[in-house]
Amino acid sequence: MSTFKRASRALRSNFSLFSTPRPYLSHFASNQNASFCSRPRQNSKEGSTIDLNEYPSDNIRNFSIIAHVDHGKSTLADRLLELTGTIRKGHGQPQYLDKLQVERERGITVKAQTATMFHTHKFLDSDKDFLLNLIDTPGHVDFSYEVSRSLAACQGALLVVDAAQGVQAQTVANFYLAFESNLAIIPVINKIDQPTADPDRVKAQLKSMFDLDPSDALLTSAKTGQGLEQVLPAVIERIPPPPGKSTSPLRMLLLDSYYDEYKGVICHVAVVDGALHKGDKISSAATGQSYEVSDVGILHPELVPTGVLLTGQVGFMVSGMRSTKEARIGDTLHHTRTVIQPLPGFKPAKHMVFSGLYPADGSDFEALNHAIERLTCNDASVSVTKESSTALGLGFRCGFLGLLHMDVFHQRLEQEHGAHVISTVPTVPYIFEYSDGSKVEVQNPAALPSNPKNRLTACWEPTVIATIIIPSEYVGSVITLCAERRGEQLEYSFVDSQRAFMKYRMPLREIVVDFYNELKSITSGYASFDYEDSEYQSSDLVKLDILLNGQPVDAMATIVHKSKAPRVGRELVEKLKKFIDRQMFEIIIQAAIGTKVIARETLSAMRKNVLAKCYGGDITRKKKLLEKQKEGKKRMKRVGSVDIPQEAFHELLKVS
Ligand SMILES: Nc1nc2c(ncn2[C@@H]2O[C@H](COP(=O)(O)OP(=O)(O)OP(=O)(O)O)[C@@H](O)[C@H]2O)c(=O)[nH]1
Repeated sequence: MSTFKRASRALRSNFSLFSTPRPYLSHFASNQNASFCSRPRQNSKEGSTIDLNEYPSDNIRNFSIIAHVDHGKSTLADRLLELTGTIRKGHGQPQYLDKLQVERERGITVKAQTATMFHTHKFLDSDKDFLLNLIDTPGHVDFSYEVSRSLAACQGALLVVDAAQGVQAQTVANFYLAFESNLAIIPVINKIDQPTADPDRVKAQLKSMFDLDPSDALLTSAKTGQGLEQVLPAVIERIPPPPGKSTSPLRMLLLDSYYDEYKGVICHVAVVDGALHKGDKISSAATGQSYEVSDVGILHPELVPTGVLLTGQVGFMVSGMRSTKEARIGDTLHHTRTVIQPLPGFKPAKHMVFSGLYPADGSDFEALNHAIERLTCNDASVSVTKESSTALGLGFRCGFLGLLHMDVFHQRLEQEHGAHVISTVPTVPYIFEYSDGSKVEVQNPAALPSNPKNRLTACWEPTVIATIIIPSEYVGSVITLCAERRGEQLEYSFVDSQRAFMKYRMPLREIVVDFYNELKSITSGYASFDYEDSEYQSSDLVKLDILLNGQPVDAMATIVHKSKAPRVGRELVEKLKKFIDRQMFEIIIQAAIGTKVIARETLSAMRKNVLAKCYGGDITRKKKLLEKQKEGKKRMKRVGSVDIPQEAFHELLKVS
């Protein structure tokens, strides 16, 4: 039996996902002839007319939408917002909740977004008004931290699965996140309008992999609107209301925070017990700091002040916090002078990849510092420490949740703050032990101390448990790829007759550099992949230096497995040869382990003469070309006497 089936069965023996009758449905279930009917309220509620006292906990449902990348979460969220009149139909902005420019350009969700909706659900002849909090979550593995945070504020989840692609790796990961959080799970088979949709096959997968009852699955098309009318009734009927006590002292969970130019720090909170009013004095359980609440309200989906948030409600709060550093994600906030038991909170975000960020132009260090400070106000999952490099000058070492997260952070620095940065080869946190018994965690290969008297005696590298789902015909090539990447197979089973499921333990370093792209390319894009972090394993690691005319370039140093060093060294010097322009003198590019050179290339001398093709005497054209060359030079980094263009640093990121 596969691990996920075993885990599923074990967990199910403790509690049931869909055991009926569900207690919160007792008032519906008591009448077998009850007819259910849901309809949107005529209009979205305006701030002035919202009275949250109309929504006791029984009339609140908090749910997330979770799925594999691109299975249609954000599109489904759009349709639900339209259906409830929260946003106008045909608002002309698809994936409404994906607000960041980078989310829109890449078509991915990076930040979980909450939206409060109002919906009337008809039972027999009486209408009941419900307040529904929907949290749209990211699908990509790097942002699964956002998913687990969102689930903490929910009692249920819509597990969206593409009707053609079926269950994929992040479907499995997200299912377990929701299942282990004891949430009611509603399977939604989406994209049934596609010609290749096969909902029956997906139902069978949901049954065999997660033991979900096929008759519980909703069939929808978020594109055409087919089947969407069943979604909100299912949310109301199958997801329990929040369990908190309105009579208990206030306890609220801090879910997220960001900085707004005009309002200051805005916190997203879930009120677990009690109520929060504007003007209340609150304290943080983590820091003991006290604040006065100056504004409170719901996300509808814009900020709508309501003056109060009651038990079970999710919304925002402004309280005079000066920086987002004061707003600790997962903290419990309570009324000052009440004694409470803090909520469990979340595990802190784990940084999987580290990279150096340097200003493209050394004189822009302060500007980059400012840009990073501003951006980390809205993305607290990045760690930042100052560092300096002989090659690149002053810069920062940043920790990210993964490579996509790192890429998104760069893009946001450029787009939102106009910063031009050079990033160094991403590395993972290794542990080294020295002959004197001391152990150090190394996040920057250049910082690996090399004291001949104090030899390295042991090294460890972080590993992950990778889940891969692929069509069966690609099994052979995927096994070869995982073996090349030093993977150890832990499980091999089948999702159904056409698709295989594999679990591998792999060194984190092997997957952060281009693994997913390669996996996609050898499986014609059909592979899906997810990972969770695992323990450290002992490993044979070496530091690989890059030398230009005999001088080591600290920003290009990397740590690799000994068996891979010759190939990686060769690839690095070949790449550099391609990307460094010829200069007035010969440049020798070398890769070395300690004093032993393992790869070498020579770039012969020649100055790039930008005026070479500029015959005749047009001085303005000549000036223009020289100006352009000067601009280009600004984006170069000088190491000793060698100019290295930014692209050379970028290209090195791709060598595995
Ligand atoms: N044919 C069809 N396409 C759909 C449907 N729902 C979503 N799509 C398309 O699928 C693509 C991905 O949709 P999104 O809503 O961005 O998916 P997502 O799961 O939110 O993606 P991430 O946030 O990146 O994880 C978009 O091009 C949508 O237009 C559907 O029901 N039918």
